Amino acid sequence: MSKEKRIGIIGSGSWATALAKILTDNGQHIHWWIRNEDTIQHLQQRHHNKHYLTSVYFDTSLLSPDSHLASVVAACDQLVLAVPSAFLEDVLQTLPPDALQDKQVISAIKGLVPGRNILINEYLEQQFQLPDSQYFTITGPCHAEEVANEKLSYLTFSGTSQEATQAIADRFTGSYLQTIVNTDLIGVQLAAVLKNIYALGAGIAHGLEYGDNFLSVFITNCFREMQTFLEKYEEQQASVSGLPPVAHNYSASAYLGDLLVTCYSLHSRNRTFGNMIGKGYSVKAAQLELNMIAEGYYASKCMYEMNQQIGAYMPVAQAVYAILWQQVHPSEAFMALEKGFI
Ligand SMILES: NC(=O)C1=CN([C@@H]2O[C@H](COP(=O)(O)OP(=O)(O)OC[C@H]3O[C@@H](n4cnc5c(N)ncnc54)[C@H](O)[C@@H]3O)[C@@H](O)[C@H]2O)C=CC1
Ligand SMILES: O=C(CO)COP(=O)(O)O
Repeated sequence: MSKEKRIGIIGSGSWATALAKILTDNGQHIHWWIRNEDTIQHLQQRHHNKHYLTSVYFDTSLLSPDSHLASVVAACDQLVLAVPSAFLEDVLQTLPPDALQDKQVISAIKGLVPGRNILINEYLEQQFQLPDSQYFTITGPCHAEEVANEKLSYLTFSGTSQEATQAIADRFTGSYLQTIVNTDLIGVQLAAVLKNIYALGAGIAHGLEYGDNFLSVFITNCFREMQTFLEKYEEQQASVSGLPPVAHNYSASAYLGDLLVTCYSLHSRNRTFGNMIGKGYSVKAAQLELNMIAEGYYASKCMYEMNQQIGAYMPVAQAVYAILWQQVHPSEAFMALEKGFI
């Protein structure tokens, strides 16, 4: 029998903590990169993360927490990336270019790399020569808070090989956690980036006091916009590779399901952030109040810039970008949107 791969989690926010719970509930030992020594000390003494998902208690005999990233990376065969996209470069920059050689990297990040406007696998390939065959993703629909409460949830695992991806998913499958496996590595990542922008928009709509009737039309149009972008994106990729465009299963949970849960759930950071913007908070004030990361804020800028090359018609993403980054008033931007919905 082959030896079980040693797994590590990089990050200690809500999602990293939820993933650590899932793995340790399955009896798996994890190496865990946690930025702050005092968070580690608290975890060891009091058995929980003092900042995020504080109700989750760990069997600390299953944890090797460490604030030295290089030691965690060296100790593991599989690494789960669970830091917000905005901090990824900062966090990984201390590692030498060959640090990920022979590792499987599993990204739980729902974002593009800000400034570079590229997917996480593209960044890892550029910086660490990580081939896509060693890259996997975890997408939703799933909120950390419901994992903390052991509410039945589904995670989608994607990778270039169904078999290797299934082996990773199996580590996470448990009594309250079902897993779905596919080979749609690129589509699920882009869908996750877009749904954060749309959930932020749904929050803005709520803050502006639009009702449920509007919201359902808003989400329907976001779903269509997501497909428009992905189709254009695939056409462009196909024109470069000479291969036929990849088709995506938009009704899969990682697409429609994650869009729905993030737009509707009160757990959503993006929806909460947008709600504050709709109510008139400045971006700075909303960030301070949220005290967590709303990826849609960064994604709206990345996607706006990325779409300069793709050229997809994206009125909703464009409106969210204009509100957050160009100081367009939310009610003005939404009034313009109202007219174009089908
Ligand atoms: N929370 C959730 O339910 C889910 C989150 N995700 C994704 O997981 C990723 C991580 O998000 P969350 O855990 O929700 O974030 P969070 O807002 O809960 O945690 C933020 C994390 O960033 C760290 N941080 C803050 N400033 C930093 C800095 N300057 N450098 C490095 N780290 C810094 C904090 O210590 C903390 O660990 C995101 O891409 C998110 O989209 C995906 C699925 C579900
Ligand atoms: O990705 C998520 C749910 O699947 C989390 O969304 P938020 O970051 O908006 O909380």
